[in-house]
Amino acid sequence: MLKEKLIKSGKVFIIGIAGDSGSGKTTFANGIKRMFGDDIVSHITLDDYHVYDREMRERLGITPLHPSANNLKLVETHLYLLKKGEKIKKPTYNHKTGTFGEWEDFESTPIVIVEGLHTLYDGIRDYIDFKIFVDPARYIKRLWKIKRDVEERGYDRDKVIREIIRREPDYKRYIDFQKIYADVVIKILPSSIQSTERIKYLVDSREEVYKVRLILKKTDIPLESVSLNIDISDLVKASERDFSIGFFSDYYYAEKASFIDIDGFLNVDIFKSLFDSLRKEIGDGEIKVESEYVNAIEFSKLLVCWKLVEVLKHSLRL
Ligand SMILES: Nc1ncnc2c1ncn2[C@@H]1O[C@H](COP(=O)(O)OP(=O)(O)O)[C@@H](O)[C@H]1O
Ligand SMILES: O=C(COP(=O)(O)O)[C@H](O)[C@H](O)COP(=O)(O)O
Repeated sequence: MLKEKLIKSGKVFIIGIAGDSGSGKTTFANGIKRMFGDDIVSHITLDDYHVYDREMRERLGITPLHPSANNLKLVETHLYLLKKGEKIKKPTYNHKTGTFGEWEDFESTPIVIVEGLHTLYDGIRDYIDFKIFVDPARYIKRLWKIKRDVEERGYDRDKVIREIIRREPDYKRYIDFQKIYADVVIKILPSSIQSTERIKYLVDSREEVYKVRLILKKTDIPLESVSLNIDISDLVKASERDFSIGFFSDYYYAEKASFIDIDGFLNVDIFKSLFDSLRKEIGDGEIKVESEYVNAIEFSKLLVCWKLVEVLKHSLRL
């Protein structure tokens, strides 16, 4: 099984997740971690490599998105060492206080997830074996950031809104272009489903309904070595709630890619049976599903892990 073989190989496989602040990088990283098991996956955030603390950034009028506000050379050195299986001592940044903490020891595990604003930036991306870019629609990511920064990081709401606007030019200049280099781009959009059912739950429960467009770069790796079969008749029988899935091929920044559009909610039994086929390949993993349905984002995580398993198998020559 993949997990065992990965441990035996002694290799370190680095997964990179890039994207804007509040775009769901950490949440996505935690999902991948659960699917592969905590014991072989560790997680680094590049926020720890900021050069200036919150007060200093404000004084200098610089945003954390500017490459010079981050010690990207140290990130490169650390990824080089981690890839060789060596221990590192790394800085830490505390979002609650906006200041730096003590440096900490960090040890390589067979899978290391690196997540941050500059994960696929020039120089750094050379160390990343599987590159992900999360790309929610502007208004979704703004809502997520405002909620998180106010509730978890203690910011004033109006200040977060001002900061989001102030950062826009730097996002375009230094972050957005990184998606060109991603193996997988996860676009999160408002749902396109216009059924009465959707109107009902928007009015009754105000539950957000998302659509995900997964863009998977075509590689030389022979795919389909891991089967993930979706039975259309099961899908139709189980679709008491709105769900749609579509596929097409196109170019993405001049490279061939497969596009998968997922919208609405998928029945949890179908989701679990798909996850079971992945779990058999991996040899471990769990998913946390509390309701009868999973949304398009959860389903897209499963599809990303499926691609990841294929890439891992290829890198281990399985
Ligand atoms: N899949 C999701 N569904 C609903 N809300 C989400 C999802 N992913 C992230 N969020 C919201 O967005 C906030 C920011 O997500 P986070 O993963 O911390 O982003 P990042 O690491 O990119 O800054 C979270 O606190 C959560 O409220
Ligand atoms: O842009 C980000 C990235 O973090 P994330 O991707 O986790 O949102 C944060 O604003 C900085 O790290 C500074 O942190 P703070 O604003 O707390 O000083």
